[in-house]
Amino acid sequence: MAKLFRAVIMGPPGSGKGTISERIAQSFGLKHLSSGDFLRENIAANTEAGVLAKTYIERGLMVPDNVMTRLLLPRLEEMTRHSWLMDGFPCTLAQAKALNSTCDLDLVISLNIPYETLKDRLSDRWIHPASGRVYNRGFNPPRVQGRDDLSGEPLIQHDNDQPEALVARLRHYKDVAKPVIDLYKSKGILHTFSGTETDRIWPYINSLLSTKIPSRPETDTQHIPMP
Ligand SMILES: Nc1nc2c(ncn2[C@@H]2O[C@H](COP(=O)(O)OP(=O)(O)OP(=O)(O)O)[C@@H](O)[C@H]2O)c(=O)[nH]1
Ligand SMILES: Nc1ccn([C@@H]2O[C@H](COP(=O)(O)O)[C@@H](O)[C@H]2O)c(=O)n1
Repeated sequence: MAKLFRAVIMGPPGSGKGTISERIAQSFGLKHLSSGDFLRENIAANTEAGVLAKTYIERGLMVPDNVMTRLLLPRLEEMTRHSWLMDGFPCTLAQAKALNSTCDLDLVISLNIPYETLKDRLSDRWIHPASGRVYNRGFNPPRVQGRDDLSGEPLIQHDNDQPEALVARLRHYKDVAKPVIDLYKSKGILHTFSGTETDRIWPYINSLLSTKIPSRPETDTQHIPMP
């Protein structure tokens, strides 16, 4: 059996984690695990943790470490036979230490994107809430303005994607991510990619991963929303 591969993608809000994760999942057949999707599914299903998480997300706050780890780690422990890419977790040192006690990561991708770029992208991000599919009017517009390509349902924007909320979110990200980045750097598994365009960053990520995992045909795409 091929060696399993476990990776994490980190970056501030709007840095393109979800967009790049989808490309990685398509090209390399890793399962894309999105902590944001997982939270939204728990909220929709009214699970105990979902109800609790909702009270934080609605106020634009981060969900506490103990709730995140209680939700995610059991799920990761079940994935003993899969290679995966985790998007959005860990985002604090406590979460990283908890993840560390569950599995050994092979690689961490950190996206370093200028503030002005994040602001422009997020103020133009449109989301299909049920699926988590994201659009951007310039970069990947929906076929019909304001409507999801697959379901035709309306797209929404999040208040905390607007510039007023973004400054605080970014400051918070910088504070909590620094020790996580330092930890992964000290382990020798951190790879940082800087730039303003996903299409220019992607070839570098693609070629790094090509040296680590064999590529897979596009038909093997695997995005699994975590149950
Ligand atoms: N203009 C432009 N938009 C981009 C680019 N890459 C991604 N986007 C858009 O920027 C927005 C943010 O991208 P995401 O992939 O959702 O970023 P994220 O890091 O997952 O964001 P969070 O879920 O908030 O943490 C989306 O609307 C994307 O479609 C790019 O190179 N240029
Ligand atoms: N480790 C995390 C990840 C996410 N959140 C909260 O979920 C919201 C949506 O996440 P996206 O990755 O889809 O943007 C996010 O705004 C946070 O409120 C979290 O608390 N901790």
